[in-house]
This record gives sequence, structure tokens and C-alpha cells, in this order.
Amino acid sequence: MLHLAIADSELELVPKSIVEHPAVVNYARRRGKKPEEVILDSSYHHSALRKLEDGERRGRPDIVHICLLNALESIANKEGLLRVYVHTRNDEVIYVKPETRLPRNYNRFLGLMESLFKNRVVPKDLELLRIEEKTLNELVEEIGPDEVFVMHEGGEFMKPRDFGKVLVELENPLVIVGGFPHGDFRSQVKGKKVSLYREPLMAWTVVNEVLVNFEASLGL
Ligand SMILES: C[S@@+](CC[C@H](N)C(=O)[O-])C[C@H]1O[C@@H](n2cnc3c(N)ncnc32)[C@H](O)[C@@H]1O
Repeated sequence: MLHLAIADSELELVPKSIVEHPAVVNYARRRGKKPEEVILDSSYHHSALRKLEDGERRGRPDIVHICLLNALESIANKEGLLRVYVHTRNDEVIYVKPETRLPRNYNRFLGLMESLFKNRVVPKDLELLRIEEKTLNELVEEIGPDEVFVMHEGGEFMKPRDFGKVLVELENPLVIVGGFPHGDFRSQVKGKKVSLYREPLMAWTVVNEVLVNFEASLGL
């Protein structure tokens, strides 16, 4: 089983300090929600983000959306060989059941995340998504992987194809990909740093490279 964690993801509700900012208030009103119940999104809350620490990297639920779509629709997942987790900047972990069919539409995805933050599980009966307070290190301990790989542009270079071969030799590897647009991991993560390319890649590209090469090494 391959475990994939999208870590330090920039997925959060609008922080208290900016709930009264006009960009947030107007956006929430348009969506018929309370300002404190909406997900922070840099494309809508750009002016409010300037007032926040780390504002240049926060409010990127789109990264989580694309990574999850790619992972959940992958052949590895359809074959029952993948578990996906989203860890957020506020140390929460979202557990995603493999059979989850995420909305393709971005605004619907935001609505789903808002409902998850409010109700802690969605939907109530199937519990496809569940969120818990948890650090990345606590998640790693819980998974108990035989090896942890931290995908990092400054890590040891490995061709994606060779990395796939390394993964299939293990029982329970964990691959960690940063769910943020700029900078480095905020969490202190222990693991082998691996670079798949000489330049920085988008998180969803790394997810795809890891999964496709894992599948190829399995002969899928
Ligand atoms: C957009 S990058 C993070 C920001 C990047 N440090 C920058 O400033 O452009 C998102 C994640 O993709 C992964 N990643 C990016 N480039 C990579 C590479 N060349 N090899 C392996 N993983 C990479 C890392 O896990 C990283 O945290």
C-alpha cells in the first residue's frame, strides 16, 4: 500500500483577524455564508491576505483540489493500492476514503470543504471525508510506514522511473508532497528528501509522477 500525504496544505477557514475585511464580507454574502465559515482563497481574498502572516502563500485550496482529483482518479487508487491524506497548515488531517468521488467543479469543492470544517465528517452517513486535529508527525506515526520520502526540489535527485521502482520494493511507503505554492515545509518532517526534477514542480505534477511511475513499476 502506498500512502500519499499532501502536507502543510494551504487549506483553512478565513482566519478571525480578517473576517471583517470587506473582501471577505462581500464574498461570504454573495455565497450566502457567514464570513467565518468560508474557506480562505487567494483568488477572492487577495487584499485581505496582505494583512496576514505568510499571506503570499496562504489560501490555496485549488492545490488540494487538483492533487486529490489526480490521486483519487489514479489507477493505483482504483486498484486499492493507495491511501491519501491532506495535512493543513493548522495541523489538521483530512482522511479521504479511496471510493470518494470529489466534485470536479471548484466551487462545489469549496462548498464540500466548508461543510467538512463545520461538521468534521461528510457526508454524515458514509463519512467519505473526516477531519481531525493532528500534526504531520502524528500522522506519520499513525501510518507507521516502512520508509518516508519527502518530495523536495533540494533533495537527492532520482529519475521518476527509478523512484517508482524504489516504492514498489517497500510494503508501506509514505510519500509527502507539499500542498503549498511557495517556500518550504513549515512542519519538521523526517524522511528521505527526493527530487524528481532539476527545477521546482507544481504539487499536482509531483503527485502524478509518483503515482504513474509507481503503477508502471507494478506493471499496471
Ligand atoms: C510548488 S512546490 C512548493 C514550492 C517550491 N518550493 C517553490 O518555491 O517553488 C510544491 C511541492 O511539490 C514538491 N516538489 C516541487 N518541486 C519538486 C521537485 N523538483 N522534485 C520533487 N518534489 C518537488 C515538493 O513536495 C513541494 O513542497
